[in-house]
Amino acid sequence: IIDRIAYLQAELTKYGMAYYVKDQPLVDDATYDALYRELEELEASYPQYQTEDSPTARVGGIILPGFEKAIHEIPLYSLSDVFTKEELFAFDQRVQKTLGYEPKYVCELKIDGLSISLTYEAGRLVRAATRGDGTVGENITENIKTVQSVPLRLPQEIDLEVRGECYMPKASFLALNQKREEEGLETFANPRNAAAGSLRQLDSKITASRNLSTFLYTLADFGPLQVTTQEEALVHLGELGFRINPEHHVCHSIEEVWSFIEDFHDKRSELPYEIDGIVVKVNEFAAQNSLGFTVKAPRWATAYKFPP
Ligand SMILES: COc1nc2nc(N)nc(N)c2nc1C
Repeated sequence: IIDRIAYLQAELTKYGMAYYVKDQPLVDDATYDALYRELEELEASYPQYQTEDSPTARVGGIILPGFEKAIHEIPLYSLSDVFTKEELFAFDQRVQKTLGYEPKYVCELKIDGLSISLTYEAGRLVRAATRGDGTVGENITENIKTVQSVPLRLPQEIDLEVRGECYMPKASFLALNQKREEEGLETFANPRNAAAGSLRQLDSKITASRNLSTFLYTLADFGPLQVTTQEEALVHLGELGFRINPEHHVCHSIEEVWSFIEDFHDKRSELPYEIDGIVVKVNEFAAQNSLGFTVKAPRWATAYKFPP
């Protein structure tokens, strides 16, 4: 029995990863559902074999009295904003002035969701927290465990802290608001508010029903990983099983950054999620270190914001 339970837990985790993280299903829904029901029945009959990172743990069920505070050992900083091409080029001039050369930049989409920080110990998710004021957030671990694209266990037993965005896809947002209207409930103004409302639920079953997803983009504490650029960090995050937004691009000049921005200005209405800008980062971590931070934001990154 335990072999069958362990086999089902591993298989369903693999199928879940393929479906929710890589967006490439390995089996059809009927096959997945049948195996999932078998595992549910076996774990119900043999609860001693239920594990906290079993695929059946994603349904939630904890109702918290409130959220504990979560202290960020490594503070979550915010980004400076630029709104015009001129401001973007001025950002590049400041960077070049400090570095003495034109660095490579990496461009990433700025997802309109909620910042989250995920902490893993020996490869297991031990804490998920909201950004809060950057130093103190809310512990939302039980809710984040119901977000299917968040790995409960990493392929390596390492300590790691990663950061990214939790968001609600446009399609889920429209379906949720339609349902709420039918139920005479107040609708959400936009997917970002819907995601925030869904993550701040004290009943994790409600969070589990909201079809939230994630894109991770920052290795806060690298642990044993050897990475020297942001581009490598994104690739590594993907290899560790995190969902990475595919629209990241290394640019060799600020002109190339600008054409990436123009490109997405038009494309963004076709994306299945909302973005409010493009984040531009100096790619090399060594260069990031020599640029450092202002009081609250990195000097080596900026967010080009699209007009609302
Ligand atoms: C380096 O710091 C950051 N990087 C980011 N990258 C992306 N793609 N989106 C963000 N919202 C973001 N926010 C911050 C503070």
